[in-house]
Amino acid sequence: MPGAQPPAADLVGVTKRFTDARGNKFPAVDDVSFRIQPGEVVAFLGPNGAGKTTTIDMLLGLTKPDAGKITVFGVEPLAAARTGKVSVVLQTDGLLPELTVEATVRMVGSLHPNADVERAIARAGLTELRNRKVGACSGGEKQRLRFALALLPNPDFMVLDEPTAGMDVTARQEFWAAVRADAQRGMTVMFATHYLEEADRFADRVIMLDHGRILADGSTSDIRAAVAGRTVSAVVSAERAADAVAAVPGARVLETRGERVYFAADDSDALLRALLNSTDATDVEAAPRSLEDAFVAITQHAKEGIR
Ligand SMILES: Nc1ncnc2c1ncn2[C@@H]1O[C@H](COP(=O)(O)OP(=O)(O)OP(=O)(O)O)[C@@H](O)[C@H]1O
Repeated sequence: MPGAQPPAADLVGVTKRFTDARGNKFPAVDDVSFRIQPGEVVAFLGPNGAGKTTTIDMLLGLTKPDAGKITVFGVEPLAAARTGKVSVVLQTDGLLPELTVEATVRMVGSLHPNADVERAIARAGLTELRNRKVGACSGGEKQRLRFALALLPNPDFMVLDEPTAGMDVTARQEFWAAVRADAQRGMTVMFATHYLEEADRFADRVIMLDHGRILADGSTSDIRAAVAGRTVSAVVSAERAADAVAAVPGARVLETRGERVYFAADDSDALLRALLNSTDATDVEAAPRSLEDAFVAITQHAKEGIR
């Protein structure tokens, strides 16, 4: 469409390889493609080592992919970062403890030609804290300060790498309230997180990553629906569990914790019937799947696919 706005981020077949401790090359990011439209709030969800930070680094132009192509608002990532169209909140420190919150924002603001210091302070919810020394700020408050600094170039796209790691629930909620308010004004947001609950509450869309590959990409409700149903578990011997699984198409054992065996099944009712009628299983339970279960189920499927 002529005149249509380019995507905030467009990744096509992006691969980045590193060398591990044994000297073998491995793909930290493996043929990843996705597109983020302006105004979307996207959670990038995955366990340690999934490839989230590596992808973000490439999106910001800090490293280059070995294969594939990335554009940010239709231009090279580095060009987008240089013009302040994309901005980032990282976890790492680098704040000066002796400066006040306001002085910090003013100092960094002086580096950006069109920075609006007052607006960044207000947008990050720091008005009440402006005279506090950085050294006296809590982890959550410091992170809001980093958010204010990232707002100074007035970006259209904000990337946050595990911005709430180590924060308590209240700090996390305050942080997200500030980000959310900005997203509602049309800013595109992508954040990496380990927390499913955070992805569920604050994102419109979740991209699940593991071992450098995308496992799922959709709205949080889509992802739940993709693994809809219930998790079935029972106290049962491994042998009888195998019998029940063999009798129900699409059923399998997920894991065993102590005496309890956890099952996945396309038809959980059929599995419950098989367990109750044909085995000596006790304490049979069927619980609705949480997003956490969805993640476990999706990563499990992926592992089986690889094997
Ligand atoms: N510079 C590097 N050299 C070698 N290996 C690297 C390098 N950077 C990252 N890796 C490896 O690449 C993989 C992906 O790492 P990455 O930091 O992108 O994961 P992540 O999803 O951000 O994890 P976390 O949640 O722990 O931050 C990991 O196995 C990591 O050890």
